[in-house]
Amino acid sequence: MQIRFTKMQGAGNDFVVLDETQGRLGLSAAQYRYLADRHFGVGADQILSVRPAPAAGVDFEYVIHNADGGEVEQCGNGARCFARYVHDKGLTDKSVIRVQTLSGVIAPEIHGSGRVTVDMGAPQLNPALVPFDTAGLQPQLLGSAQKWPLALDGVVPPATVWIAPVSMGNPHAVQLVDDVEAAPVLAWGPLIENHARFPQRVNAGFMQIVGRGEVKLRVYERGAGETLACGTGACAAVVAGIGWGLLDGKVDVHTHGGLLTIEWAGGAQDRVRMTGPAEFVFEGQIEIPDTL
Ligand SMILES: N[C@@H](CCC[C@H](N)C(=O)O)C(=O)O
Repeated sequence: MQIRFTKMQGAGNDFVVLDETQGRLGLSAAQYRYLADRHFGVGADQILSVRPAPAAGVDFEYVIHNADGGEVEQCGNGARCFARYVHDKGLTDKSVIRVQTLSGVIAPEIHGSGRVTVDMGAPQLNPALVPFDTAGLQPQLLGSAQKWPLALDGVVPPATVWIAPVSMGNPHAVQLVDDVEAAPVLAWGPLIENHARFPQRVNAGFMQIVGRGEVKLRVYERGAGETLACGTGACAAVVAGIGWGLLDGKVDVHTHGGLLTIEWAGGAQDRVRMTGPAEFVFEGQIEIPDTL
């Protein structure tokens, strides 16, 4: 099957964007994996499919597949690229776009500068709803929020990390580190991602506090490995840091791929706002094996 695609990136988190507004392509998990493959396909952390509004009150549906082919609930950097895509391709003339995702409605707003702010909704801090299994665990209190011990099997010497489980529609485990560049992201990331206490797997965030309005962050993403930036990971990290009393309500998050700014007023119902770049890279056409 021949398909046309657009390659985009937001703070270096890269995407293949597919226009399904005129009909579904009907790709299999293996075909999504093929597109994401950096050697045989186009190469991407996630595949974003743009679909027509499924109901009144929203403008589009936005479907996300990780590089491993699995469909997931949310993608923050992708949401900004999605918004630029539908705007710049003339699929809408709105600058605030309401988008249905698997985890609810989000609302990206495109600025004249090309940067995009996304209302990402309220975070979910109830561990059971992240979901994170706390059975038999004793949390510690830091500021007004808990942190939970997570024993990492197979690490020598044995390691326990202290995490905040946070859902931004998708699950995150945020931990504090002294030096993000020295943090064992590639060694511990897969162990946290696949930990038995996270039944839906998890995105593993490693956050270094620089000041009350500035952090450095690396994220080992579920289904994609370490990426240059993770938008929902940045939201989750700032929510955790504010809960722990370490951060103020507006925080610059430095990632390997660029800067994201996250705002949260700190209440359970308060919505998280994320601002960052969204860029076109190239357009193309690819033959995907039908047999996959
Ligand atoms: N890169 C994303 C997150 C994509 C989904 C994530 N890997 C998951 O499995 O939940 C972002 O910018 O938020």
